[in-house]
Amino acid sequence: MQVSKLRPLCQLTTLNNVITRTVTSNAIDTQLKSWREIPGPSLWDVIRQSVPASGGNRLDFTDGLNIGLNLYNSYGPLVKLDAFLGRPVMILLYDPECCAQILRSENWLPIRTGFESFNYYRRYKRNKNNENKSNPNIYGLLTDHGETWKQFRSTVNPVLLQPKTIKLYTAMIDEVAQDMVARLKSLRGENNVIQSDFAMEMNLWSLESIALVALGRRLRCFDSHLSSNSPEKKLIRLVHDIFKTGTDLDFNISLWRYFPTPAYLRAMKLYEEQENLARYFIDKTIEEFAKQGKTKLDDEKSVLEKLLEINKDVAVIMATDMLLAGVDTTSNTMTATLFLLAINQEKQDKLREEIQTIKDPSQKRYYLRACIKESMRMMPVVSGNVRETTKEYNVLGYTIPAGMSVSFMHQAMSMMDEHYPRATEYLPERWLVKKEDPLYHGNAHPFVNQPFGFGVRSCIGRRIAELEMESFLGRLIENFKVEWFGPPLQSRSASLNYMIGPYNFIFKDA
Ligand code: HEM
Repeated sequence: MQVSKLRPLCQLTTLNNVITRTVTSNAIDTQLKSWREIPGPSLWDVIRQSVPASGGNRLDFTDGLNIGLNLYNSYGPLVKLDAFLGRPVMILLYDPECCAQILRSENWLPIRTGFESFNYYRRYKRNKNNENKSNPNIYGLLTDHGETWKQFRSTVNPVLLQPKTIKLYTAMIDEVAQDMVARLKSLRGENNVIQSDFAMEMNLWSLESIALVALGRRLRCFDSHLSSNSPEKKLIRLVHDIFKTGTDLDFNISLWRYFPTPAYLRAMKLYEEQENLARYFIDKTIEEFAKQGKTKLDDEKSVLEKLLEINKDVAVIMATDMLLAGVDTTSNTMTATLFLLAINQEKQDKLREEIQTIKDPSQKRYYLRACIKESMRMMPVVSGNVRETTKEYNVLGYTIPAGMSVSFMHQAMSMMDEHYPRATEYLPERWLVKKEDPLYHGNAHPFVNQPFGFGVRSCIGRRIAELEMESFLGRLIENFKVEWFGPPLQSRSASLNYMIGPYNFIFKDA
């Protein structure tokens, strides 16, 4: 495959970049090809193959992994996808060393594209209806770039990445996990299958968990007596609607970039309502803090208390970002992990054995962690990281100019045997075995698998997500023997990899 032939060129660039980081020398430029010549399907190919009437093998553009692997097999480690209806040209990269080169070089003020409609709301709409007189120059982590992003990130990093602060949530997050297990028990029918919408149930668990951190309170998502007009129910509905509308606008073909479509108008309203509700809940929590009237030591302060000490606008914007980024990510990862454990019963038994030996969720359970890591390798919720280049690169013989969207194809690379032996097998052991073992995960290039992203822009919710998922998976496997029937779980790729039904889980008592 082209990878091995072209890698030396990429490495040559790495050496050059020690000095300039971009390729400017004419001698090298004359040998390089333009990015326009990068191989890839033409727009016509894409349209033709996505239309059923065209006959032949229809490509399913929602099947991210297969499409990613097919493109690699057809065109090699560097692929160009043409621009289409407001979506820019996208360069797909499958060579881990070249991924490392760009990601490391872009690690000063990295630009990550995406969340376009949300970005538009925060930049151009939010300030027009700014009844709360909030600081209009705070845009948050998901949508901002440059110096203002850096300032916000450095302000919130010490709060959200501090292990001591996150540890404070261990018991509360575990309580949510136990409540969810009790709920699932009550939702089982005679055949031990969950009778309600499983995806929605998983979202309720993840929303209840992240709300604890973002809003400082239980939302009572599991409470069937909660009135449908209550602010809690409204927020639950909003988070759900935002995912749907936001994905339609940002990922699917939509004309909102040219004129205000009904979906665009709906999305702007949803974003505004979500921010107002986050502010409402945070105000209620502030009132409760005031009633308690306790002075706490720094070590005892929650994430929200620490963010409020910075200022309320930072707390509100960070809360809305957490509610957006922290629901579908953890819920889909949990669904994928449960599926992989259900079809690999011997791994599930081994995990249960560990959980029965180490009951305390605050203790390290290595096999449990490995089960989640292995599921994020095979069925990650984010299939690849993205950067918009801020400089010119020489990659595998082509120049990639500044301002180009490059997608690092982590999921596709992670499913190749050349990086992870027996890549299609669910083997949590690969994360635990010693160096001498051929399965040892450290034999793979570190930029093959990056489920939480890279560098200063990597996931700020990682520690919270890990705590939530470890706690919930532990309680699930302690209580249930999870089985699966019928065809494998399907996923649909959009802004995230969504696990889609039917969810053929059987939850027997363990
Ligand atoms: C399984 C769970 C999760 C996965 C796999 C995940 C993955 C990611 C990835 C890949 C990125 C982009 C990193 C990059 O561009 O280098 C990201 C960014 C982000 N994530 Fe997560 N995430 C998860 C859960 C969460 C949770 C629970 C929160 C809530 C606190 C969260 C908040 C964020 C935020 C705010 C960003 C933007 C950071 C920035 O640009 O500075 N994520 N996440």
